[in-house]
Amino acid sequence: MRLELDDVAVEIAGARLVEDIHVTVEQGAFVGLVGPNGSGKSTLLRCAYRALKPAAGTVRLGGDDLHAMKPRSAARVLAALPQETTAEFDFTVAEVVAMGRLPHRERTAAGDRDICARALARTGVGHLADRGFLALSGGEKQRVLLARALAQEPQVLVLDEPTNHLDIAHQLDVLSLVRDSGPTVLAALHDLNLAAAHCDVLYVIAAGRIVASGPPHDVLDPGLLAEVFGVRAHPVRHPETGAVQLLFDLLPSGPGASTGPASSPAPSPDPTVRTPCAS
Ligand SMILES: Nc1ncnc2c1ncn2[C@@H]1O[C@H](COP(=O)(O)OP(=O)(O)OP(=O)(O)O)[C@@H](O)[C@H]1O
Repeated sequence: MRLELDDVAVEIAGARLVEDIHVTVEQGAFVGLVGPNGSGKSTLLRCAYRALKPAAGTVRLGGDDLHAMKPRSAARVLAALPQETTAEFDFTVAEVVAMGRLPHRERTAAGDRDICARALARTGVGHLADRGFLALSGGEKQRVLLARALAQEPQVLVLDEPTNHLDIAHQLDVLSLVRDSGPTVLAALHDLNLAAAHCDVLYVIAAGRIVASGPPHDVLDPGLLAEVFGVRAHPVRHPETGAVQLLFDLLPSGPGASTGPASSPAPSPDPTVRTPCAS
């Protein structure tokens, strides 16, 4: 199923945090969103998973206006892994994952149990099923919440920094498992090498606006990385696979000249979308 943000803007308390957002995630594609701290990634994603209503523009899920859909209809096809989840009650891990089945109540409980067990196993947290969620480590919580999202059997998955808190093996594993599980994916990622390795298309956001998009190795050029992130990037080839990896050091000008919300100036000289995304 296709996800599309068409000319979206988001305002909170009168401040415009993101604007002019055109993002298309084709059915089955894995699309990454990268940008400096405070550039608007979570705000954009929250709008894409229905936690924030756009002040302008439309989010379309398979052609329907996501924000006009009934919550349960949307939750049957779209799941999200938010950056922060507050939990007031200490549910067990098994109960948290079972919440992913709530939008599909007409299925049998036995079917639900199998789906949840598979999701727990695929994310490597089956052994934690009877533990309380609140006492888990950051990485364990992250994988349980991914299990809950997978248990929802979504056609579209929106992930806000899914590798946050994860060790390197789990970072690689989680992105591969999301990719192999087949839904359309829109994910904010901080690690540019992971983003390049796993995404079909990348969007770069700075100061609340998309400033570049396209295939990862077209988008992540040293000039743009210097402008947007304030780093010098050195491309090197993996000695075995030949894949290009980037090594970074800080430019004297320092990080992110463009970290603020949409009302701050976008990076100069020209916030050009370098390679238009397929739509
Ligand atoms: N509820 C809010 N009220 C006011 N400002 C907000 C609110 N939520 C976010 N902002 C501001 O909007 C801007 C974008 O925030 P957002 O969380 O979307 O950035 P981000 O790119 O996800 O950052 P990070 O990489 O640090 O997670 C920031 O300047 C932030 O302080």
